[in-house]
Amino acid sequence: MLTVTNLCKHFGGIRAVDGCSFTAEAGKITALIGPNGAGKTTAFNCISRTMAPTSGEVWLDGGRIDHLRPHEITAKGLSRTFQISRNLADMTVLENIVCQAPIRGWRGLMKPAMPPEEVAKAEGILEFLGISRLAHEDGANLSYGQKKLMDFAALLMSDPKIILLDEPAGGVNPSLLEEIIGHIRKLNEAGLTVLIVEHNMDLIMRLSHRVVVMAQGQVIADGPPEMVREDPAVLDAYLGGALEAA
Ligand SMILES: Nc1ncnc2c1ncn2[C@@H]1O[C@H](COP(=O)(O)OP(=O)(O)OP(=O)(O)O)[C@@H](O)[C@H]1O
Repeated sequence: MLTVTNLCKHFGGIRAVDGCSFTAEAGKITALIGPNGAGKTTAFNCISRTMAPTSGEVWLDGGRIDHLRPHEITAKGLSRTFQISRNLADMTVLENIVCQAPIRGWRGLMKPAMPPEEVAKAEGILEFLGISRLAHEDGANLSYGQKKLMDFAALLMSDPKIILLDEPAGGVNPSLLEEIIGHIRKLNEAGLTVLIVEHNMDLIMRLSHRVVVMAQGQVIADGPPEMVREDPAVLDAYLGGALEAA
């Protein structure tokens, strides 16, 4: 479904992503892991085109998307979250979610701010996520974890085929973590393809069908979680990072 070929992103002399190739198979949960600074978020940014790659190709369902603009990529069925929530504090949760609905064509520019069909869709998503009670809460009043759930809801407004989740478990408490794992699993079972960047190994091992490991901008391992966990190159990359940090 999603194929990344020889992707590079250089910042001056820094090769943040350096010839990275991997695929996220349709209907599966693929994890992109690696030590801090490995290039995971930069790869996500290049795939979703919030950042232009230096070189390389990104294909979605057999069509090249690396030259498209972010909203065109969303329209093709790829949506993503960010490490830091991008909600607007002075709007309600419902408004935040409805405003993520894609604008289709120039007629879309003339539509009312809260079209009833989009409000109904947003309410359905909030119900699916078990957070209907937050619909009319101001974005400013949400806890960190509630913002994560709202981001999740907003992501689903564009009817994606594949979602890219950037550290969905980052900083959340154990009970919310279980909730998030449940949502990801349920969405995947409903047919959604998932690519996930995450440091929480418990989540990775429990959820992923396949794990792609990056270090220093390159893919150093790729396979089922139980295989990657034992890979000496992976252990070395993590241990190296730990030693550097010590
Ligand atoms: N805008 C930028 N300008 C310069 N260097 C950058 C920029 N963005 C990222 N980098 C560098 O690129 C490298 C990869 O960063 P990136 O954030 O993609 O790693 P990561 O694997 O997502 O790390 P983490 O797990 O800590 O989020 C790092 O050395 C980082 O400092």
